[in-house]
Amino acid sequence: MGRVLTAIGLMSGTSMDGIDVALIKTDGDSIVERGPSTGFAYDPNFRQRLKQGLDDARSIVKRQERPGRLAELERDLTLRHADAVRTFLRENNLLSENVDVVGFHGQTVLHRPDEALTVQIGDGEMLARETGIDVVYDMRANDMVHGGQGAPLIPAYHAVLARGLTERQGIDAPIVFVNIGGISNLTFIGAGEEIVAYDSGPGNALIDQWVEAHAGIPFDQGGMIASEGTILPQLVDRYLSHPFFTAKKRRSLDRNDFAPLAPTDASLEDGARTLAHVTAAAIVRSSCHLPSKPATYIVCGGGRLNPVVMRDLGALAEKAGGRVFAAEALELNGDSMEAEAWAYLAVRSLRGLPLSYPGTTGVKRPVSGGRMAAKPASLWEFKS
Ligand SMILES: Nc1ncnc2c1ncn2[C@@H]1O[C@H](COP(=O)(O)OP(=O)(O)OP(=O)(O)O)[C@@H](O)[C@H]1O
Ligand SMILES: CC(=O)N[C@H]1[C@@H]2OC[C@@H](O2)[C@@H](O)[C@@H]1O[C@H](C)C(=O)O
Repeated sequence: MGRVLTAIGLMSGTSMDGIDVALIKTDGDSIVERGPSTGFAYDPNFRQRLKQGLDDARSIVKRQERPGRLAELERDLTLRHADAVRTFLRENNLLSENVDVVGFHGQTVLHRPDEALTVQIGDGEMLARETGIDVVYDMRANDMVHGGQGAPLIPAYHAVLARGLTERQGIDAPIVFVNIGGISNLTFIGAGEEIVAYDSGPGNALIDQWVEAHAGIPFDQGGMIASEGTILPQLVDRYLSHPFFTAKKRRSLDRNDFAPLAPTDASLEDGARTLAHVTAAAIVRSSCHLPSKPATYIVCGGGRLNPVVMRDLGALAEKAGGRVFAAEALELNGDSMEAEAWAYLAVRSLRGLPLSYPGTTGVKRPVSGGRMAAKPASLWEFKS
């Protein structure tokens, strides 16, 4: 067992809604003590710049390229993360010297697993200078070098959370963690801690794109719009007949893999209702590829706050013999789980422990990953 370290995790996910920050104390193995967490929303102008960044990234062939305005965006994204860390430390009466490491995800702007190309913008060296804390970043790349799809990486953290959950909370195994972010992903924890994980389909991104295009709002808060609509079966079929659901090898998705609804496809309400159903149905459809039927679904990520998605997921899972819980029902935090995971993975990276496994990303053998950016040697070199 290694020393228990204090780690902060930073996640800017595919929804591009803001930065999640969480602190944990961990040995990178079986000890995890969850601490405070918070979120910092991006302003609409910065969200727009991130969306533009996805377009700029389309021409990238080598992962270090930064076409268009990506270099400027990377710098500003990193500075926003540095501000988030400073504010988080201040709000929790912590000093940078109280923190051993920051796990920095950055922002995925391109993900083409079939071409072994994944690009997360975010300058780890700059973040270490700005915060005065060691930073582990770029945690997806080494997995791809070894034949993995670079995602999902959160399963290693789900596995440690699952330990003891069945006894403590009296829930049935096998357990599946469902993360409904911009894209959704699943982690199955079987007997003997066997882990099987993959992306499961569109999460909130299609819903967000739809309500933004039609109503100029970033997301369907509380599923209010969807709850006024009707499911359009032909559109559901269109999404669920996507080759992803039958592909044998594909494990991870890019935000652009599922095309948004066309403006004329549906009314605002019916479109939101249909896409909420697609989100839930995609999760259950993808569960068919797991080693056995899940008895318990533990849902985290912003999608669990959409009651329409949760109702559909509950009904579909029940038909398949499973029960659905929001993370909070099991004393977990569905908002901060990804940020906690990045803190955990940073400590694993420092210890040389695997971040991914053949059953999670398809990597040939369990591999570690991440790059370390050391904090400045002298306090004079960084701005507090
Ligand atoms: N109150 C709410 N009601 C309905 N939907 C919500 C609510 N709050 C958040 N969401 C949805 O959750 C999304 C954010 O989820 P989350 O922060 O888990 O995504 P992410 O971390 O960016 O994604 P990923 O896991 O794909 O990286 C929002 O874009 C929105 O669609
Ligand atoms: C390339 C990339 O950023 N993928 C994200 C995205 O968002 C959800 C899903 O697609 C998942 O595969 C991954 O994030 C989570 C946190 C992961 O790596 O586990």
